[in-house]
Amino acid sequence: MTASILRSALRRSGSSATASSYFASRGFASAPSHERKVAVLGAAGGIGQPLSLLMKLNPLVSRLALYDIAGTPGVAADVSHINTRSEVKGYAGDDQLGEALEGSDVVIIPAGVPRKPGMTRDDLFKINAGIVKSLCEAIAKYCPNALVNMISNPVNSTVPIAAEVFKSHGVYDPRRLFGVTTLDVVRAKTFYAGKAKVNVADVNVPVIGGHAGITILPLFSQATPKANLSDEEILALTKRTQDGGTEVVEAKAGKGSATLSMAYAGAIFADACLKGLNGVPDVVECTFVQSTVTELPFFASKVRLGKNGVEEVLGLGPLTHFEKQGLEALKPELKSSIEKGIAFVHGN
Ligand SMILES: NC(=O)C1=CN([C@@H]2O[C@H](COP(=O)(O)OP(=O)(O)OC[C@H]3O[C@@H](n4cnc5c(N)ncnc54)[C@H](O)[C@@H]3O)[C@@H](O)[C@H]2O)C=CC1
Ligand SMILES: O=C([O-])CC(=O)C(=O)O
Repeated sequence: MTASILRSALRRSGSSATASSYFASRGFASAPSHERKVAVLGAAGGIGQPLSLLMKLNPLVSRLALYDIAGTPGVAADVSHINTRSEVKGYAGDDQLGEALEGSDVVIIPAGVPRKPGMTRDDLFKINAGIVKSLCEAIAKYCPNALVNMISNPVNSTVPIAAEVFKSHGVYDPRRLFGVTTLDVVRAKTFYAGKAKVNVADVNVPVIGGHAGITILPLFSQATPKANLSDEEILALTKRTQDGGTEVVEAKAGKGSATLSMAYAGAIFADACLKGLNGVPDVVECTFVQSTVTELPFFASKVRLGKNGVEEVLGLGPLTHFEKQGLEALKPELKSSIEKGIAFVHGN
């Protein structure tokens, strides 16, 4: 999906758009302006590679640092041949992590192990908690002002881990830490458009809560364009959105979890962060952040992004009885995942 392939695809579809305007029409900004460095940690992985490709296609990026424990020289050499704005460099191994991070405006973290069939996201905690902790220690040291986009699972725990690490280094700014829940929104939009028989490009659906099972709560009552769906249809759409990750894990049958759709979602969210940093007004995405919207210290909801990251955590809006029940049901699990992350950093 290089720029030229995109251009010929667009020509075939009768459009005269360029790759840049292709992305602009899908929520990617088009006008290069500020110098912006983006680092991808875990760049040689299933998500990392296509995400690196998509970030290379983003005209808002001027420098792209691709870091992994191994394999990044190849990925970086490959991606660097694409004739778009950013300068690409690959970094491999601990001793190159600092250089990869230095000067970063946005750090995207898809480092860590993915699920196999039969596992929950929480089963990844044992391995991924340590990976995320050590990467966040390096972020605290080398680019404490960067916006951190946490993809590594379990997001409900890895985001609190990051917050505690940053606090212990005296650099925690809640406006700069995000759990990436965009894939839940991407799925909710796709599934809703299919059921409601509306143009998927016009669809908006907020998804709140967290990023695991029932903690993922799509608010189909607020979906636009409006459609007259039955309670049974809403229930089925809600369950499918909550189980979307598992649907992919089972289909991949031991070969990992969502990578391509996640790379797309991660690229959309990073682009929103860059737009916010660059002063584009009214950039709103659902994301898992420090929050006072409920009694839980972290919660996913719509967030307005700006020059310092989170500008405003937006409220939940009116909920149906079904959604209120879902909200109450998710709280105990989300609370314990958050507490598990916090306890991990304090050695409990
Ligand atoms: N937030 C979300 O919506 C989603 C999150 N995920 C999560 O993303 C993570 C990555 O998934 P995949 O890319 O499929 O896994 P993968 O195994 O294909 O890639 C992970 C990469 O991380 C690297 N890595 C491991 N330790 C590292 C370290 N200390 N520093 C830098 N890189 C390191 C590995 O070398 C590997 O290249 C998983 O935890 C998965 O559960 C996956 C899909 C959606
Ligand atoms: O399900 C998984 O393990 C990966 C993930 O978070 C998702 O696809 O939403």
